[in-house]
Amino acid sequence: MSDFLAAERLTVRPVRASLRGRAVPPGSKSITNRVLLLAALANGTSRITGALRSDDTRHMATALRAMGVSVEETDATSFEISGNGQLQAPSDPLFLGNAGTATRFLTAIAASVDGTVVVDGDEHMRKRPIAPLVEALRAWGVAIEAPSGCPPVTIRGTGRLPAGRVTIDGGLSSQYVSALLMAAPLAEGPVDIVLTGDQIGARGYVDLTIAAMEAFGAGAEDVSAGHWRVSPTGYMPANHHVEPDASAATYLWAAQRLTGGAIDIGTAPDAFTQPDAKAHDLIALFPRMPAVIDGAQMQDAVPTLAVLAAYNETPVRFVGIGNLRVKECDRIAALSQGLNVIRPGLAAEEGDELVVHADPTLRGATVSAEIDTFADHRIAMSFALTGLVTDGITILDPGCVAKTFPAYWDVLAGLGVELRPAG
Ligand SMILES: O=C(O)C1=C[C@@H](OP(=O)(O)O)[C@@H](O)[C@H](O)C1
Ligand SMILES: C=C(OP(=O)(O)O)C(=O)O
Repeated sequence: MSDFLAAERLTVRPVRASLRGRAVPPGSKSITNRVLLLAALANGTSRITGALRSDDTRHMATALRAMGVSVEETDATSFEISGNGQLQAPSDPLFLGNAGTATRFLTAIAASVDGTVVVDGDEHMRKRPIAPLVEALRAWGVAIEAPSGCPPVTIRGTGRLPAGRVTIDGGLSSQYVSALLMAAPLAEGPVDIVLTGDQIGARGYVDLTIAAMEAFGAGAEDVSAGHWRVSPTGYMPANHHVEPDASAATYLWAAQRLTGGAIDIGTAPDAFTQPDAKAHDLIALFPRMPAVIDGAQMQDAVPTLAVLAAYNETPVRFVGIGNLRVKECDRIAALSQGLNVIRPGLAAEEGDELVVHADPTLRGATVSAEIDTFADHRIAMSFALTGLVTDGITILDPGCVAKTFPAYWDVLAGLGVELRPAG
């Protein structure tokens, strides 16, 4: 582990010159955890390249191994996965840390296992709601319990998923919808998946799910808005290259813009298929970002945008971000708290919206701010940006970036950023 990940705190020193150079984000977390799972459900061997290796993908890989799948790490960004088309019941609960993708996706897939599967996570995951997915699976005929409405979830599968119609409320998390879609090709007949409300977190993640299903020989037909029909095809093995992580890219785009530099991330903004790539155009508007930003379709980029907004010429109100309260931490509260530690009055929570009162005089100022990251990688990575232009910013628990971007601090250091670890 690098000194940066092991440190208790990390002070980010202001840059003396604009950040310039090449810095490539790791593979996409969302795509890696989808294709690892779908490869594991296929009968045969699949090879994944360009993959993310981080806490979240380690939890997925470990869980798949516990269910009888061979998952080999053939190099730093590649996996070779061999399965026989049927997951086995694990002997112990699956521990998935705070990986939302792994937890939600495996909860639905566990219904295809013949035997009992317990899906569990760390103390943060045990506060993240999963009841809508549990209720949808129960209505689909699955014996499933999650007494607290959050993990742990116990699934008593029979190895059979019936054909039918499943309704799901995706307002709190699109991952519930993705989870059901990925389970549906394993059913005994066609499955209709229908949204109960018109709301869905970021619809772009459902598109990523369907693209991953297609890459492994399945698919989902769009019957109408919020209604998909999935045929019982199962999955085929495939070789798949994972594109870089768009959420990780937002920190590099923002660092470039904030310091007036030029960072080559190796992928054009419009070449990403992930929803957070939409944040690029907003970041490019800095320091004249708009007065209102709707974060609903780029939720994981909101911490990046909110921190950047602190240096904007005019205030920015973030709307459509209600479900940030049930991410790795309550991100609306964490962003407001961190910004107010930097300068009192810099941000305010208004219901489920966040107002960032821009203060361009922060650039070049000296403050004394210890940022509580609440074990949330995105809070750590976004607040690190403030340290590039404001003196006196210290990030607590910098190791939490290992959830999705373990090399984050090394990447910043590689661009010439001075980081001082302590503790
Ligand atoms: O499907 C995915 O890969 C993801 C969906 C989003 O979560 P929600 O659907 O819970 O909003 C996003 O925040 C998460 O990081 C990854
Ligand atoms: C919300 C996130 O992750 P997940 O839901 O996959 O844990 C994230 O990576 O910002």
